[in-house]
Amino acid sequence: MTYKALIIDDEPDIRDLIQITLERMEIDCACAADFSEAIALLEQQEFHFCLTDMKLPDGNGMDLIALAQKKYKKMPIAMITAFGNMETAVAALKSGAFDFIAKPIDLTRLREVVTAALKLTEVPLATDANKNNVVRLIGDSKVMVKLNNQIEKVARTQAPIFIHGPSGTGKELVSQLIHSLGARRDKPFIAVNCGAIPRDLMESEFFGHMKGSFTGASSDKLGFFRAADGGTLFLDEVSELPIEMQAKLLRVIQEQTVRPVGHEQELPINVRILSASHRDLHQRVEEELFRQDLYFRLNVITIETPPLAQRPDDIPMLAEHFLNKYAKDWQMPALQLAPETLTALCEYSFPGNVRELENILQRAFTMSENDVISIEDLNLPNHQSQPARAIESSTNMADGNLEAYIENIERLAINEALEATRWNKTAAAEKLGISFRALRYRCKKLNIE
Ligand SMILES: Nc1ncnc2c1ncn2[C@@H]1O[C@H](COP(=O)(O)OP(=O)(O)OP(=O)(O)O)[C@@H](O)[C@H]1O
Repeated sequence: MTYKALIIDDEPDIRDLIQITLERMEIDCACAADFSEAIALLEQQEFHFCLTDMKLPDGNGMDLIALAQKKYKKMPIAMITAFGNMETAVAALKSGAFDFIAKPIDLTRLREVVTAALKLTEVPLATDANKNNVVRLIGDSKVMVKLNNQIEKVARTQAPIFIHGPSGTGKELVSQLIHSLGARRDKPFIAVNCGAIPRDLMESEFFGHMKGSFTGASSDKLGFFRAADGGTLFLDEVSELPIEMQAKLLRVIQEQTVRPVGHEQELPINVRILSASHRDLHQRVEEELFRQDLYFRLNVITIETPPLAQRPDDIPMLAEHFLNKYAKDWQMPALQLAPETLTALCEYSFPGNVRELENILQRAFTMSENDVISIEDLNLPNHQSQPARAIESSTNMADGNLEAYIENIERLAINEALEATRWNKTAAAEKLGISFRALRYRCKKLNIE
């Protein structure tokens, strides 16, 4: 679920500056250097908003505003104007630009304009699944095979599914797959981050509104439910919904109707609901932060997405997949991982899961100066202590073998103390808060030399 912006400017430095700033705001960008390139991009893809320079080598920004008024009404446009040229700025606003940014570009101002564009855009936040892009879950570990089987099964039903798992484990990807393998695949898939919508806009964002129903409602708005009609609505971070909104959502799901703000009638809808959270929703119910009745409605079937540390065998396959993808996307030769680089990756604990792996490889792909990616190119974060990492990556050891799990932690703590005291057993014992004899006994038991 990512917003997409179109940036049009003939100066590469300005395009880069805007692109870097927007990507830090997690907005995908496509750039065009002139009018005709921009038109070609607009015909191929849907953008949530557009920032265009006024003067283009083969046209001007005003022409683009005029075109958008006719063909891309839902996409807000802001104009980039030369310093001090207020006349152009006013003309752009008059012809339908929602704002302007003067050169040299001030980044705070740029972010302000972008935030406004995201509020104004009426292009739904749909994912790639809408465009029938093939989505795949990479990995052939036992847990992933089980997950893929579950997905295939639930895709055939219309049951609401709750996807639970830590951040970056592919919950959104799973929801896209369920949609694209099911009967609704040719209808919209709308993904919504419930934690990112301002409270006072929630009702209108979900259920839509009628023009003039409140200050600022300058045109009718469809809302997520009606935008997803016939298809799937994915409620990401559903645990973050305020309690009053939970009540409204429950009503809509039960009645299968919505009443847009300012509308007199209930309108029928037909939407499959998928939801996800990294939180334990049942615990949220116990803490009275989540309605139990809504919990039962959403959580007919639960799917768990496992942390990457529980399936390190998938790391080589995922790494290959991402490196090939970057090579294809950026039309560059594919890079290989040196054997020791792959080992380092497989030993790392990935607190940020697949998303972190993706980011690490993307950076390495960009930074590497050879055909082979070195350990240094990975720039792995080193803030976690060795025992903490080992404990985290060995969480599944407790599965059916508590004894071995505890022994492992004990071994790591003793080794760390011995290393820190340069193998002085008396000092190490003191550091661990046990007697010298107790340490000697434990070293023997754990085969520590
Ligand atoms: N098994 C997988 N195969 C390929 N790509 C994956 C896999 N799992 C996750 N990814 C990729 O990792 C990134 C994060 O995945 P996604 O956004 O689905 O995670 P999430 O669990 O929804 O995260 P969050 O809770 O932070 O929203 C995406 O780019 C996704 O394509």
